[in-house]
Amino acid sequence: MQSYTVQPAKSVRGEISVPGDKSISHRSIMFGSIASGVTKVTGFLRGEDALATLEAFRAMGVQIDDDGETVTIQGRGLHGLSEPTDVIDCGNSGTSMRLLTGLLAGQNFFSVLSGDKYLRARPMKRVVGPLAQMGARISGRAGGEKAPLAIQGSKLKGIDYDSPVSSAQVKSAIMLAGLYAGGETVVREPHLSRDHSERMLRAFGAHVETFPGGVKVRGGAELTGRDIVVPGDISSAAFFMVAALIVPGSDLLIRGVGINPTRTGIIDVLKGMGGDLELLNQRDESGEPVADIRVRYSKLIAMEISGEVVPRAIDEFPAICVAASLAQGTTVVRDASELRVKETDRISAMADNLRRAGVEIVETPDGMKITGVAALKGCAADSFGDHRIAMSMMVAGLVAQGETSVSDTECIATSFPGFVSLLEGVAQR
Ligand SMILES: O=C(O)C1=C[C@@H](OP(=O)(O)O)[C@@H](O)[C@H](O)C1
Ligand SMILES: C=C(OP(=O)(O)O)C(=O)O
Repeated sequence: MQSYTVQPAKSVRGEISVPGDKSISHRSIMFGSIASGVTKVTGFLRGEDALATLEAFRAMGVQIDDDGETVTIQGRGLHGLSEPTDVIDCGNSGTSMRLLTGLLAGQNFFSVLSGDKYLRARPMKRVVGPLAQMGARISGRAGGEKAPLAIQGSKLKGIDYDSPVSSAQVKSAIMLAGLYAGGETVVREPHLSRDHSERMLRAFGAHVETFPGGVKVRGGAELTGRDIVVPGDISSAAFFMVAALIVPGSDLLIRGVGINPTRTGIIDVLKGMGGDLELLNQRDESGEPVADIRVRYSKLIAMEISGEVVPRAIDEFPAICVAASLAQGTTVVRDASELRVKETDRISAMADNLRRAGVEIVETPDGMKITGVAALKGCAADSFGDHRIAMSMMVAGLVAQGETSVSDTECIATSFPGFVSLLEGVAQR
């Protein structure tokens, strides 16, 4: 297993861009594959998760070519996928597995989805349950709660589903099944989760209508292939935002980051903590807002993080925990029990690691209380096989006294290939 040792930095400076958005990359392959005509994607994230989705559609007969610049998908139309002859391996990717479950439920063939040990431990009933209400025939371990999932495609009918969780994966899985279902499919959620499926499906010509509290999809509409420019992933940029905020003397420009309002919880939180973040050169690319983000070192103060901002910052909590560890006062996180069912339990993983770095942390069922310290201690941190934990602890290492080793860092490649060299490139020593 690969580990990495981070040395403290004097400052974080320079101009960078981060790889393409993971959520948008997954969706570009899925929607391009079931559209008619060609879809060309630039800025595609060549991380393991999005590549698992790409390979899944190749296994269902879709021609997808990547010349290193552009990914070109020869769409096969709504009913043009063919039965995969082997188990589809979703690797570590919850997005691949949950969205594919929805999409495959309405096909006229059989398929099986599996993944690595982390993904096979994650909850799947949240999609299997509502899909069964639509008439889907899906079985899995623990009564359909755990992968592998076996999906016998069948005729679906629209439902009106009130989701107990604010989850874009649940919402998107039901919307994708809704494309194949008779009538209308409605999904409601407590707070708005990322809306990339809504935006992109509409751009492909699907009948998608959003309303306060939910989204409605009409089945049967043919999608049409189109060109997609994937913006930089704000979830990847988050590690650099936090790095620049906590290392004294830092000034960093991150170019071309997606700032869809359903994803900018991290900016709201860091600004709420007193962070100096500026959005420059705001523009629109393929129906998604984009900006350059300038971040300068700031003295941070604790805050309470709860409610509607939580789903808008869900993947950024490990990085937020690092910022909170250096903020003055006690940061309280609530309404974030979803963190316990990610690649690992991110509440306990960050509490464990930051305690090793000398921070006082109290875990609660749906969050944590983090009391900031003047300086972190270098320590032996554990990624627990989770990319976001690994990257967060490497960022923490930039301000620790002494060196910080992070175990099992291969997992970073799931979402952010090139992270280590990008971080080392801006860390001044
Ligand atoms: O739809 C998506 O692309 C994603 C949704 C989120 O998961 P949940 O829907 O489980 O919150 C997020 O954590 C994941 O990284 C990507
Ligand atoms: C939770 C994540 O992804 P997924 O659910 O797709 O595995 C993530 O990238 O932080």
